[in-house]
Amino acid sequence: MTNTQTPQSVQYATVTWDQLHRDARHLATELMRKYGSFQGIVAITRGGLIPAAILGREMGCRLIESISVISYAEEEGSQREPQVVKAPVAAGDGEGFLIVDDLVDSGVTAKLVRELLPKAVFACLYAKPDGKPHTDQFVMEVPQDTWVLFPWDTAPLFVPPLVKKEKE
Ligand SMILES: O=P(O)(O)OC[C@H]1O[C@H](OP(=O)(O)OP(=O)(O)O)[C@H](O)[C@@H]1O
Ligand SMILES: Nc1nc2[nH]cnc2c(=O)[nH]1
Ligand SMILES: [Mg+2]
Repeated sequence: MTNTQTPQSVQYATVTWDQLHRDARHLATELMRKYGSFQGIVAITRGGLIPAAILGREMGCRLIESISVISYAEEEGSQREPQVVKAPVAAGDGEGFLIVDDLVDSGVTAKLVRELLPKAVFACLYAKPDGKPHTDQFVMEVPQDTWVLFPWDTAPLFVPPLVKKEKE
C-alpha cells in the first residue's frame, strides 16, 4: 500500500491489483486456518465482490450470495443512513456463511450486515480503527484519516519528470 500526501494533507493509500490479490489470498489462508470451510459467501456490494470472488476460488466455495447496501452519497463520498437495497436471502441467519467486504471504516455497514446475519463470520481486507471491532478477520490496519484508493478507483496517469517540477 502506497501512502501519498497531497498539498491539502489528505492521506491516501493506493492499493494495486497485485497487492489486493496477494492480500485476499493471505486472508483466505488465515480464514481456512481459523474456521475451516464455509457453506457460502455473502459479498457486500460493490466493494466486496472482487475480494469474495478471490476468496471463493481459493477456499473452493461456489455459493456466492450478495447484499447491497448504500451507505455513502455518490457525489461527495459523505456518509448517510445505510439502506439495504438487496437482501442476502440464500444466507438465512448467516450460519455457515462468510460475509466479505473490501474494508471497514466507521463500521456502520458491517454492523448493519452483521445484525441481519448474526451467525456469519465477517472478513475484510483492510480495517480502520473505528471499524475493527466489527470484523472477525482482516489483513491490514489503515489509519482512520486515510482514504483507501482501490484499483477500481484509479487509473495510470502521466506524471511529469521531477526535473520539470523543480524548474516551476
Ligand atoms: O465502515 P463504513 O464506514 O460503513 O464504510 C465501509 C463501506 O464503505 C464502502 O462501500 P460504499 O458504501 O462506498 O459502496 P461501494 O462498496 O458500492 O463502493 C466499503 O466498500 C464498505 O462497504
Ligand atoms: N474507496 C474507499 N471507500 C470507502 N468507504 C469508506 N471508507 C472508504 C475508503 O477509505 N476508501
Ligand atoms: Mg462497500
